[in-house]
Amino acid sequence: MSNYRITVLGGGAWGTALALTMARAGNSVRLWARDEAMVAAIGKGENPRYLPGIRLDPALEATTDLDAALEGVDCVLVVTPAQVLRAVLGEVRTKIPAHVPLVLCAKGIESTTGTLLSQIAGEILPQNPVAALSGPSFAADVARGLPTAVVVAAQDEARAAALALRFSTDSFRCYSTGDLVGVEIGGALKNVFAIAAGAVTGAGLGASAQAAMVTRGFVELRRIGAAFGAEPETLMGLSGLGDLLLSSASAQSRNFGYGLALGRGEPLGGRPLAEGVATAGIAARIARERGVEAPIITAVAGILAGAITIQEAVSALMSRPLRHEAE
Ligand SMILES: NC(=O)C1=CN([C@@H]2O[C@H](COP(=O)(O)OP(=O)(O)OC[C@H]3O[C@@H](n4cnc5c(N)ncnc54)[C@H](OP(=O)(O)O)[C@@H]3O)[C@@H](O)[C@H]2O)C=CC1
Ligand SMILES: O=C(CO)COP(=O)(O)O
Repeated sequence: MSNYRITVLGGGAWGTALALTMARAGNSVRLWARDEAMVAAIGKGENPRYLPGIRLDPALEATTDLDAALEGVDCVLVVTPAQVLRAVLGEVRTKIPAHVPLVLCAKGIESTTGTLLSQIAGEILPQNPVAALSGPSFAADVARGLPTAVVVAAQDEARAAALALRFSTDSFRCYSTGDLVGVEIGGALKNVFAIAAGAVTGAGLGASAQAAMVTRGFVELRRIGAAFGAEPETLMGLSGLGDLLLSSASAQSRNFGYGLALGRGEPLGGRPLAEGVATAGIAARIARERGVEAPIITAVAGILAGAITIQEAVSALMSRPLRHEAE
């Protein structure tokens, strides 16, 4: 084990899987979660609420004590939901030294302001370097040690590459990029398209409609990404197309599952976290304000707001003016 000390904030599915992975990569890891019972359970080798049935390394150190978790830390992974990032960073603001990089692992956009997660981090901890980790990676797969590839992004590309090296294992391959905004936009918007794909499937519209929806969703992702200055290669990469493909085609995805339930007319209460629900409305507003055409995102936002039905949304999408595919 190296003495590079990583603290993971958040004991949900992804925080637990990443803490395990960081330890497998040879780092010295502490996991902070707010719930005593959860921390005790992790100490006994399982996270029964979020990763039931998956055996965790009992050596994984978990605590509810934030000061103890952050003492002497070299790098912090923030793995709580996007909509609580501001609150969580507010709690840790005075506890993390200025040189310590923050690696943002949530996928979303602040729903009340449209602020990207890296911008929130820049507002609250302006001295700390910010990175993001994203890509196709179901927590349960990663916790089991199944192989995948993700990307670590930071404006300072050398920093992204150094972090990627520290995070990689034989089964968790971390690429790196300097296109932080591109990685963030892909991770946030793929959740909205996954809801759309799930809704189409749940409504029984067929595999062809699902593929068409995902492909046209990708066109919207490229348009919005361009408006933010994202590099096209990033959107074509693991955090964009890669994660869109994963999340739009698997019932393992919470966002796809949410859309599936919507399409089937099933109750939506009590479902696990689906970040796309909070992101759809603000993404539609951002697209409108920036003059970007985003009919699928707008349709998902309208369905979630109860303003239109899935059938009405599909009819509206199918009757839009015909045009060249690349437009
Ligand atoms: N699950 C996955 O496969 C993947 C998830 N992600 C992303 O990671 C992020 C987290 O997802 P995931 O781990 O799955 O979510 P979960 O719902 O599994 O866990 C969320 C965790 O955040 C904690 N939490 C919520 N609010 C607060 C708060 N205000 N302060 C402190 N802790 C809080 C919860 O604590 P408590 O239990 O006490 O409520 C819980 O431990 C999301 O943005 C998701 O998109 C990315 C890749 C894969
Ligand atoms: O981001 C993920 C996989 O890369 C997890 O997707 P869901 O949040 O839709 O489950």
